[in-house]
Amino acid sequence: MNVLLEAEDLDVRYGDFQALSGVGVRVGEGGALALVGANGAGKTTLLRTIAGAHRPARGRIRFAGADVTDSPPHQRVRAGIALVPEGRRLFPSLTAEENIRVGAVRARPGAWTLPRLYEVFPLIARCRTRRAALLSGGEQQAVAIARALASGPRLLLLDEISLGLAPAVVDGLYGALAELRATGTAVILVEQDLDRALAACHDLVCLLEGRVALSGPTDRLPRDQVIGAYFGSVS
Ligand SMILES: Nc1ncnc2c1ncn2[C@@H]1O[C@H](COP(=O)(O)OP(=O)(O)OP(=O)(O)O)[C@@H](O)[C@H]1O
Repeated sequence: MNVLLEAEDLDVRYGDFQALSGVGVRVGEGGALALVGANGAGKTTLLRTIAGAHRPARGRIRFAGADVTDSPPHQRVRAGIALVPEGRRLFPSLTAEENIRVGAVRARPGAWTLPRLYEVFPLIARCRTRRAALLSGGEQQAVAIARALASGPRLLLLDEISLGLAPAVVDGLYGALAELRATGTAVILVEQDLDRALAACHDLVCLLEGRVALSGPTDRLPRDQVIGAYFGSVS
């Protein structure tokens, strides 16, 4: 499998505080990487660094064969990296459809069209003319994912999409993700539910206090070992 994203040896700081130390991740074209770890481990920081919102103090990020370490976020969207941020961050006064159109502003050729998005997310089709502020949590999350897809990403970064949603709604979102994966889009998924993360992804990286505590293919990592790395206990 061709390497799509390779982040090497990343250090990221917030002032004097070092949130990531020597972190590396790799995702192949069409691959799926679960990024897990306790609260504050650095998962969101890593996703935001890949998306270009934070500049690493050290390390390199290569995407689709190019060094994007110094590229601003909008250029990374153009290159095919899209972030679905924690908390969704929709424009509350815009409709569902208008929010999705915002994501299409820097669309790459072959980006997902509205009809295709409505086919994969029928729940958005039903609420597309409603303002985002009036949507349920599950509808808002689907709109946030659809907005990212409207840019035509080759790599989708998903930050805790299950947070605060009913299990049945989360099942629906994961079903849509499986369809997305079938189209060849790679994903990095931050997910608190370890079993969901392991089931949805081939590879896993576990962060502990800003460092990679464990990484490898999900089918070769015993669950106990992942839990040990998650909590920093020796397994
Ligand atoms: N803007 C910021 N300024 C200072 N410190 C920050 C900032 N954002 C995050 N941090 C710190 O960096 C560390 C990593 O935070 P991050 O949000 O990346 O972790 P996380 O693994 O995504 O956690 P969670 O699961 O709670 O979202 C934490 O100690 C956090 O307090």
